[in-house]
Amino acid sequence: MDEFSFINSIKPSTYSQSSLLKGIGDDAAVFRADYRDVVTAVDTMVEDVHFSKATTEPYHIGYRCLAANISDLAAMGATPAYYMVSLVIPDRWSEEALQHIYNGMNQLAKSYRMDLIGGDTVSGEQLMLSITVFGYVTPGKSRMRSHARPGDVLFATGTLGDSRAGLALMLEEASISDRVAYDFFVRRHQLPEPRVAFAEELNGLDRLALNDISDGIASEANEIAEASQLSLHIDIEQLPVHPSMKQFNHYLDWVLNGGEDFELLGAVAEQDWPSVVKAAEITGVDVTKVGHVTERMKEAQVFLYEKGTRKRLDKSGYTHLKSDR
Ligand SMILES: Nc1ncnc2c1ncn2[C@@H]1O[C@H](COP(=O)(O)OP(=O)(O)O)[C@@H](O)[C@H]1O
Ligand SMILES: Cc1ncc(C[n+]2csc(CCOP(=O)(O)OP(=O)(O)O)c2C)c(N)n1
Ligand SMILES: [Mg+2]
Ligand SMILES: [Mg+2]
Ligand SMILES: [Mg+2]
Repeated sequence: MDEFSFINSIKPSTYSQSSLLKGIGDDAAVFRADYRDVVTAVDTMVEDVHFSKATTEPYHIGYRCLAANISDLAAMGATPAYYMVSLVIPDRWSEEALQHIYNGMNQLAKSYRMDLIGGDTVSGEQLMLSITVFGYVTPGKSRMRSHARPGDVLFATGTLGDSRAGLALMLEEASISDRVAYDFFVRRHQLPEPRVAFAEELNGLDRLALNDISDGIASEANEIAEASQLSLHIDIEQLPVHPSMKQFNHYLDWVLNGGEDFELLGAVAEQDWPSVVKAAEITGVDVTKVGHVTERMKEAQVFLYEKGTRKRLDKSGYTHLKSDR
């Protein structure tokens, strides 16, 4: 199958979004924004960095890459609408495996009524999948990292470190005898659920800072602290963890720095905390208070509290370009 028949094979036969003017089949796609703010993000996944044969079926590669992108839309409070896919395909990848990548994306796209409106296909050495997403948000309601204020409650959705645990189990770096727990952690790695409905449910709030947890809460907390020029205080005992998590050695490192949980870390006014709890109930998501926000203490930084002691929590999550290059 050549490039053009491949594109034909993945081209959607119908579209869901009414704002679409031109999808696949011209030099570029066109959609109308009306009176909404357009939110856009791109995330890329590369073989042996974000996935490997041992951990991820082609279906999961497609699913996870789109999920990671949708998670960035959720972290801005946006409603997903469109996506574009850029693929670098090595010769050894079969046509069937490529279709499975698209099946994984389609599955998730269908549940958010997202349309595939374009992309690019080239041959290369290693599989690379890059997705650009577009969503809409009510004007002025983007949930920026700079929106935290002193006195805010700091919260996290779901449980943390699960994706890292799933990865370790599949790579046989760790083991667990409980089959149900094994399946839970692996599923959290392979099929993450972006918190779109929860973030949308908070649309009524005037102000809210959100960041999605892709590198690890230690990283994302520092990003909120820097962007808001404030200090964040996290209580280690309050961090939400799955009951089986504590069986693993070093589980705390996974909870703080594991990444790829695609949960949300947020800062909200104390008076709005009950609305956050309600939004979580309505959308079937767990939400936990993990700390609070204060004025900047010397530098904008994050502090971790454990049994009355305090230490700095640095950005030690996943980093692609190490500084010693
Ligand atoms: N190569 C690049 N060129 C331009 N902007 C980039 C590049 N890489 C990252 N960014 C931008 O830097 C910011 C942080 O990126 P990143 O840490 O990947 O965010 P996230 O973890 O939410 O995906 C984003 O605004 C992103 O668009
Ligand atoms: C085979 C394999 N090894 C390691 C990991 C762990 N891992 C790879 S990238 C990453 C961080 C998130 O990816 P990034 O490209 O930084 O996403 P972004 O922060 O831009 O959303 C993690 C935890 C993995 N998923 N698969
Ligand atoms: Mg990114
Ligand atoms: Mg993000
Ligand atoms: Mg990252």
